[in-house]
Amino acid sequence: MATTATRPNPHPHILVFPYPAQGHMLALLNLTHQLALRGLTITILVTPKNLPFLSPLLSSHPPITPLVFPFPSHPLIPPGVEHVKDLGNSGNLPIMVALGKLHDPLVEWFDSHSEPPVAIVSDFFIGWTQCLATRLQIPRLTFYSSGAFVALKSLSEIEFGNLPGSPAFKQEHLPSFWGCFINSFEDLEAEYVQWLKTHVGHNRVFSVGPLSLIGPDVSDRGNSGSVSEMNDQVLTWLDRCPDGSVVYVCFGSQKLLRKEQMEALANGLEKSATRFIWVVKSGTTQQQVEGFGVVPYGFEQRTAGQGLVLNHKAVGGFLSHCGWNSILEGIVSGVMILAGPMEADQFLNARLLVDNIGVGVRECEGADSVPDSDELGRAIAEFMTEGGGMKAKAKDLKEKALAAVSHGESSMKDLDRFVEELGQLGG
Ligand SMILES: O=c1ccn([C@@H]2O[C@H](COP(=O)(O)OP(=O)(O)O[C@H]3O[C@H](CO)[C@@H](O)[C@H](O)[C@H]3O)[C@@H](O)[C@H]2O)c(=O)[nH]1
Repeated sequence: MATTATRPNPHPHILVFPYPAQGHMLALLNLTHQLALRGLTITILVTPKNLPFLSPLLSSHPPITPLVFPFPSHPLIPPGVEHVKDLGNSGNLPIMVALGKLHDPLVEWFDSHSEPPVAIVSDFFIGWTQCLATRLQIPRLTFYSSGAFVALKSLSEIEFGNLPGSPAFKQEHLPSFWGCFINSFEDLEAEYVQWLKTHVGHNRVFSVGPLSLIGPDVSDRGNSGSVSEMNDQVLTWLDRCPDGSVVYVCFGSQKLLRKEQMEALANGLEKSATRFIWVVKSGTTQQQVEGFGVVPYGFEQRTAGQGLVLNHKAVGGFLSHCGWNSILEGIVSGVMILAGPMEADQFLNARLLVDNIGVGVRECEGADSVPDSDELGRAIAEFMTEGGGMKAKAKDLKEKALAAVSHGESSMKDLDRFVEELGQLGG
């Protein structure tokens, strides 16, 4: 009897849909680069203001097709704003809702395409693409710009905020949950990844990080033609500092610290008598204190290597809000982390680093907490002079992170495994 087996397709077409926030988008673009290297045909959906973020990817892979839809209007989003960085984290909900209006234009686009995508890879903040994929009868892969912990939580219940009545479902009650990517690596979260696979009932959980190491644009100081004057100044200053003597301070791309928090932090840094680099989001009070002082948020962005400063041998510690990208960048630089989680997944991330792995200490926590500057000063000074155990663990974890993305190792294997599974879909 003749069988009609689907022939594996070596270049399956996928639609990638990133969420427009710093901590989400860059990681998914790095993943897209890896998928393009493995021969997938890729369409990537953005709105006009976010198109420039694709430049490094598109110049590395001219066959990738950008699909540009106008940003749908929303009463809480000023015209011309299409990215969370321009609104702060209160902008997340309106942006998610606005993007939901792309559902119908996307269905039309799929219907009119001669060879439409056979799968959608979309950020976990764009939950409605699960419904879209179900309607189109293709799989959707969720991209978690965070670790397995967060994926576990969000898979336990999935909300569709922009559908009438904002329904929430248990993952196992949803059709066509096919798989997910997490920006993590085996040695960091092996047990949680295993748990996740057991929870979803299959192996299509792909740990493909740290994605900051495997993007299209890994420039270093050797090709720093476009490095801004600010970067040059910072790096020149770092070159003059003793090894491991500088603490790098950054609270991510979304959170604006309040005036009292800024003051407590500035005083604490001053009292610690430790050299520091403090990245602040513009719009906040900038205080120049001892050390190199403050630099505007985004000063690193013009250099593709996001860990440029963290990787400098003068930097020994990282005072961080524990956003997932920040801690991964800290890990791959082998620095110890002084944890100040404020919101979202940051408490879980801090627990992983401090309690499970032992590469950090907890300093303060909570979105509104104002640290005591004397205590903070003492904590920073002690943390930076910490020798032995924690430092060695941080170096060890760095080696494991670098190994995960080496040829044939765990994250690379998971990328290959995904492409193989996708090829089986045909189309
Ligand atoms: O001057 C700077 C300073 C930092 N960065 C980069 O900005 C990113 C910040 O990302 P992250 O550390 O994840 O923080 P948030 O921007 O706050 O990220 C949001 O998204 C993350 C991923 O889902 C969550 O883990 C966080 O809790 C959430 O706040 C990192 O890649 C930094 O290298 C720059 O590009 N320029």
